[in-house]
Amino acid sequence: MGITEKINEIKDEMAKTQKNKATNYHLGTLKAKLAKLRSMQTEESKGGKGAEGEGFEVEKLGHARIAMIGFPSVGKSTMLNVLTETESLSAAYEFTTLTCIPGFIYHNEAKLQLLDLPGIIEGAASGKGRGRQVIAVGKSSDLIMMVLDTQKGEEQKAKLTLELESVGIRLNQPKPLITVKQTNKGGVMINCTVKRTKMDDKMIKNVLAEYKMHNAHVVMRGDYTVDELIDSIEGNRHYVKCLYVYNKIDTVSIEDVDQLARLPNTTVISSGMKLGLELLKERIWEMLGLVRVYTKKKGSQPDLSDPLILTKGRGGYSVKAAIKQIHKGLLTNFKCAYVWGKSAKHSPQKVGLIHELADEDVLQIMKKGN
Ligand SMILES: Nc1nc2c(ncn2[C@@H]2O[C@H](COP(=O)(O)OP(=O)(O)OP(=O)(O)O)[C@@H](O)[C@H]2O)c(=O)[nH]1
Ligand SMILES: [K+]
Ligand SMILES: [Mg+2]
Repeated sequence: MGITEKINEIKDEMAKTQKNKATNYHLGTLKAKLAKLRSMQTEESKGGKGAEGEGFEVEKLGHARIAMIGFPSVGKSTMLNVLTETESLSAAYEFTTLTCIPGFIYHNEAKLQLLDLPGIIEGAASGKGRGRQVIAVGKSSDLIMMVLDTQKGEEQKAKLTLELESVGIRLNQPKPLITVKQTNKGGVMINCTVKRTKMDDKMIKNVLAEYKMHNAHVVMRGDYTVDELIDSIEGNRHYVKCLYVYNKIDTVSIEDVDQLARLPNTTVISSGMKLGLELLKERIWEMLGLVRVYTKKKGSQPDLSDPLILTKGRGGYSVKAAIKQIHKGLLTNFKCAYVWGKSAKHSPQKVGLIHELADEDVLQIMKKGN
C-alpha cells in the first residue's frame, strides 16, 4: 500500500470514529500516525522531483512577500491588476493563470511583493495540478492572502485551510512553546507551566510512543492541544499570517458584505469595481507588522521621504537591525542613538543597540568620537 492510500485509510478511520472520552486517546494516536505519513509524503515528493517541485523560482524582492491563494476564478489576477502596475491575464474561465506572476504594491513608502498564483483545488496538497508548487510559495511568504469568492459558501475557507494545514502551514497561530527532549531512561517526564486542560499524561505518552519515544522530557509553556504537541515533535511547521479577502462584494447584498467584514482577519473588496482597496492595503500593512523608521542627522529635520523598513522576520525591530540596513560598518562606530516616537519613553530617549523601534519612530545615530 502506498503512502497516499495509508493516509486515506487513516482519514477514513478518523471520520468514522465518534469523538468522546473513550475514543480520545485513539484519535490522538491516529493524528500522530497521519502526521508521520504526511511527513513521509513530503520527503518522497522532494526526492522525486528535486528542487523544481518547490515553488516557482520567483526571486524574493521588496520588504515583504504576499501570496494570493485561492480557488480558480475568485479574482486573484484581477486583484494583481488593480493593486500593482503588473498585468496578469484575467478571464471568466478557470485556470487562466498557469504560473507565478509577481508585482509590487507601494504602500507607506514600502515595496511589497504581491504574487499572483494559479488557482488551487481540493487535493492540491497531495499533488493535484500545480497545487504543491502554489503551496510551497505560501510557505515562503510573510503573509498569505486567502482570496475567497463572496458568492460562494464558507466551506471554501475550510477546504483551503485544510489543504495548507496538511503540508504543515499554520495560519494565524502562534508557534507552540513545547520542547520534547529524548532521554536515556526514566520514562516520560512532563512539566507544564500552566494548568493543563486539553491533554492528560496518557495522551502525551501515547503520542510520544507513536514516535518511539519512551524516555523523554516534555516541557510545555501553555495549555496546548494534541495537534500542537504533534506539530512540535514533527517540527518543520510554517507559522504564517493569513488575511482572508472576500472578493466580488458587488455581487451580493450589503447585509451579507457587512457580516463577512466582521470576521477576524478579514477584509472585503471588489477588484472589478475597485472597492475596499485602500482598506485592504491598510490591513496588509497591519498584518505584516512592518515598522517605518525615519533617520535624522544631529541638528537637522528627519528625512520623511525615505524611511528604513524593519520587518519581524528579516532582522527584527532593534536599533541594531536599523543600523545594519544603513551600513554594517556603522555598528563598529556606534556610540548611542536618540529615538523620538512611540517606542521612546521620553523624547528623545537615549538608547542602545537592543532598543526595539516602533512604526514611525525617528532615529538619530551618534558615532564614537563625535
Ligand atoms: N463581479 C465581479 N467579478 C470579478 C471581480 N473580480 C474578478 N471578477 C471576474 O472573475 C473572473 C475571474 O477573474 P480572474 O482574475 O481571472 O480570477 P483568478 O482567481 O485569477 O482565476 P484563475 O487564474 O483562473 O485561478 C473574471 O471574469 C473577472 O472579470 C469582482 O470584484 N466582481
Ligand atoms: K480565471
Ligand atoms: Mg488568475
